[in-house]
Amino acid sequence: MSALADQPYVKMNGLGNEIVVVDLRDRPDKLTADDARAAARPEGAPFDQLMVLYPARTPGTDAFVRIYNTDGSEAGACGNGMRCVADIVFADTGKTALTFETRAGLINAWKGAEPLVSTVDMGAPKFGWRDIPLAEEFRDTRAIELQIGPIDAPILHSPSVASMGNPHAVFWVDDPWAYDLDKIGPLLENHPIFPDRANITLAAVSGPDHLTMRTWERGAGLTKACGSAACAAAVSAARTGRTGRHVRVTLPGGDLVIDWRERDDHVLMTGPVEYEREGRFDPALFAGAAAS
Ligand SMILES: N[C@H](CCC[C@H](N)C(=O)O)C(=O)O
Repeated sequence: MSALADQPYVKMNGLGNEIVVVDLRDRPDKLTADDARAAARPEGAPFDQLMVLYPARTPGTDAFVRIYNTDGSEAGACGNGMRCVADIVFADTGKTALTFETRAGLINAWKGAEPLVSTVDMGAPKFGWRDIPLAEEFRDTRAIELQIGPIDAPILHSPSVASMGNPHAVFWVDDPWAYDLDKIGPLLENHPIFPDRANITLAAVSGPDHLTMRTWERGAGLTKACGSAACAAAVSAARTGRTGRHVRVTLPGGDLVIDWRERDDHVLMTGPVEYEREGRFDPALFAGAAAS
């Protein structure tokens, strides 16, 4: 029987990034990739990311969190989803600061000054080619040799690449809306230079401390917002001299504020969350999943 059968869930969003949260903190069950794919079906609870809360594994942490994309793959990081999960745990513990454990490490979150706003510490970015990872050595990941389109007139080229716990490529453009990201995105996501695939962002510098961007997410496709991509774009903008270390990032779903802290290199992301509805997964959804 699937861990999700008849399991309650909360449907939320972070800037329109569709997040479903399932709380298994007091259950022994474990979710499979098949469960996640079944849950993403239209008759389930469609999401961009499914966030699953498990009991804490490490002393001093509040929960262990696993993050699934719609194709059942797991993401090391999801900034918008972490704010949603944090808001739920703020409400049930009364705490204003939390530490979560994810596959990419520990993530701290703080309640913001306004209701339904919070800050997540996404940790330090990684820029080494092995960390991202890339399939071959690049000494300078501020702009790597990668292009699509005709050799002498590429449509997109020379992205900055970074890991925020998940792999990101950021292409600098004048207008992120001027491209068919739904067509280009899958090609770049699966490009052989990215052995673990990658989240693909088109970003424009809109002001000295302002970026505008759109993202094709690995394993999930076009989304209204991708928090970790906003962090990747912000650190890439700062390290290429395009902006300072504190920026506002406008995504299709709204704005995030990103701070790349000098003191410890950590990236802090501040933004809103919204509750949409509560529901319960229909056991019939998982009949096929359990059999496969
Ligand atoms: N929506 C997310 C990230 C999803 C990550 C994902 N698509 C992957 O790396 O596999 C965010 O707010 O950070």
